[in-house]
Amino acid sequence: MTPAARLSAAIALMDDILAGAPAEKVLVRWARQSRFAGSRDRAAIRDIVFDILRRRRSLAWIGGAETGRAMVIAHQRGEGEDLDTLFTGDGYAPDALTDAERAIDPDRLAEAPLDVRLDVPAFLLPELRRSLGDDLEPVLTIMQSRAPVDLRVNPLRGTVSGAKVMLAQEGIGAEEIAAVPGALRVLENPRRVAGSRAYRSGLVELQDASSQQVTRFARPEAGMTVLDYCAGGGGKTLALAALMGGQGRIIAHDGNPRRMKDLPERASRAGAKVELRDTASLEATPPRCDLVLVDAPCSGSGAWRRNPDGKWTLTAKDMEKLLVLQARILDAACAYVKPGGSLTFATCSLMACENRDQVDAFRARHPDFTIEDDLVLTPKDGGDGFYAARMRRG
Ligand SMILES: C[S@@+](CC[C@H](N)C(=O)[O-])C[C@H]1O[C@@H](n2cnc3c(N)ncnc32)[C@H](O)[C@@H]1O
Repeated sequence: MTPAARLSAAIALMDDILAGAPAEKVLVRWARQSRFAGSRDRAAIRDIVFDILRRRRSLAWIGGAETGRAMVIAHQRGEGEDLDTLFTGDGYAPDALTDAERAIDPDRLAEAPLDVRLDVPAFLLPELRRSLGDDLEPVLTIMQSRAPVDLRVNPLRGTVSGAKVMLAQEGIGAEEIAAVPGALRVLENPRRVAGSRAYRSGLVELQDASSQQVTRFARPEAGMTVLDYCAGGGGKTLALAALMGGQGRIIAHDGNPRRMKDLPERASRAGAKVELRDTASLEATPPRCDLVLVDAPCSGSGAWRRNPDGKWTLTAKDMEKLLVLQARILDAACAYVKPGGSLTFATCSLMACENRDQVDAFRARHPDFTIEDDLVLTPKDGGDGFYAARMRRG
């Protein structure tokens, strides 16, 4: 595909997404229907669509309309492209620019309100301001760009230096992240990771550096009985297993057990032993755990760079429901912490209402838990935004 034909595709895809279709579904369907598109075309179009979604409000403001065409023009203008050579109307290229479109100027954004300039839903701005304080603008500005691709080296399968060598043999350049032992940031060819030998053999997992920090923060140790209460796909379950050196008992649970369907295969690739339990089985024979991790469902605001669609689909009603659900999950999960054991509550949220406020309210309901430490990570630290609080049961 020519660069201009890619823009035509991005315009059509953005129109579908703006009409309410989930971005991931729209992209997958388009790839299936567009046999003429090679993997580079698909990747380039995906990048344009996701770049635009991260900046949906500011690009609509610059472009003067919330349409695929206006937003693609605004995006390409910001990239410094010569638009008249791309918008020609020839072949598969988008129609030629009108005079008004030619006059689109990224400097228009200076007149926009703060929530538009920072690309956040207006209803969340007060809570984000309360939570981030002076970091509001720097953090949300970082959120307008792509996230890095990070890996976790699995010590059950090899070493960091061995992983770097194996990745480099397939042209994947990666460097260690100083603040997070065992974490690598991919600097070259991130799209090759999923098909690489290092990944397929379980030596590396795709996992954001902040997620890795949260798992370490929970302080798992060899020989412990550990419950990952909201295990989902098991990213943190496997990280816990690795930090325990494969020694101890790891139980993975999720309110929606289907979320864990790939976990047995992932665990066997990683050389980890994980016991899967649904809620009924957990309640019937409750484990007494040294450590319970609650990686709670949340707004996902700390991971908006990876999932920009989530930023625009979240509603005030969703937020209310999430706060109730997080409290309910904490109340249920804490029953499995044995006296002297620890409970780590984590979210990939930037908002205090889902984080410290949630923990304070939990402690008011459960005075036998005390806060040992908490951790606040924002994209200024390099990875996703995350919060974690480690509590001890008296
Ligand atoms: C943030 S995700 C977990 C991500 C996962 N820990 C990882 O590292 O890949 C939150 C998970 O909580 C689960 N969940 C939702 N309601 C729940 C409940 N009442 N009890 C336990 N898990 C629940 C969701 O199905 C989802 O998989």
